[in-house]
Amino acid sequence: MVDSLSLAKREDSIGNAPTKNAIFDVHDVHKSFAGLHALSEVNLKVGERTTHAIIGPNGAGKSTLLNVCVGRLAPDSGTVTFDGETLTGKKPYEINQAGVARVFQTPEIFSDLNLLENLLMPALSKRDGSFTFNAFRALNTQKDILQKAEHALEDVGLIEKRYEHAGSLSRGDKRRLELAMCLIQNPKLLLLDEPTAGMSRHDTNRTIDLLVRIKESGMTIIVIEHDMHVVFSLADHVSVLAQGKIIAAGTPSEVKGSAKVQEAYLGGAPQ
Ligand SMILES: Nc1ncnc2c1ncn2[C@@H]1O[C@H](COP(=O)(O)OP(=O)(O)OP(=O)(O)O)[C@@H](O)[C@H]1O
Repeated sequence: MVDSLSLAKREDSIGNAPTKNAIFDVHDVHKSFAGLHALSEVNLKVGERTTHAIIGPNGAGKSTLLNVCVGRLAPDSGTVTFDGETLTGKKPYEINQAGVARVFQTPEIFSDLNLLENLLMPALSKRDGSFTFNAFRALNTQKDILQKAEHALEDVGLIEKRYEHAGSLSRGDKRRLELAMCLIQNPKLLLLDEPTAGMSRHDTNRTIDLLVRIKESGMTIIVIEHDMHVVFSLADHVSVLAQGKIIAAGTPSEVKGSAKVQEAYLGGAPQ
């Protein structure tokens, strides 16, 4: 795992203390489904090179918020900006090209391909969202791309399995593979939807270790998570959603001690 490409310290961060400027800004976002207010007046600022957790009880609006952030859902009103660029109204692949990568709860991998081949898909992806299948160009860049793919697999601890079919991996390994598919794109912002859901404690701890290394590389991370052990291990800042509203925000300890948050988890309505 020496000097691997994807988890190498970001060049612009070497020698500098991490900055806390907001790089991701959700401003006054509303989203309804047939009269149900899934998101109301949601405001969120995420500091550059920080890890921001979004927690909340079932049905709070967490997935809706993530889908709005990655362009899968259009908000009824409000804006999402990243690194000075308005993401609202852009297609998911355009948001991806802006430097935002996401890992959803159900891994989106190519089950019939081996792990290296899975990594080649995002690596060969062109800037217009299509794929490079030009054989001559692929030959020229093949060595470099293969090296990057191997580094990304090394980063997530899957290098030994590089020739195995992705479909045969355990659930935890499939999610690590999807993470590698994100890392090979060298994103500036990583969005994770319950990265440890359904994992054993052992796999959860391995994933936490990996995410801590990704965080230390200087990447900005937004993570939706139910497991407070994961939140406490990773997050610098936590926002709590309940019934579509942010009801509390602060450090993990501040949020854990909030009476409002405890009430929301026990079924009380937000104020
Ligand atoms: N496509 C949709 N059509 C209608 N209602 C929806 C749709 N998507 C979400 N909802 C509703 O919006 C609310 C918020 O749902 P959402 O999935 O965002 O919550 P969540 O916090 O991610 O929940 P969970 O933790 O259970 O995944 C819920 O009441 C849900 O039923």
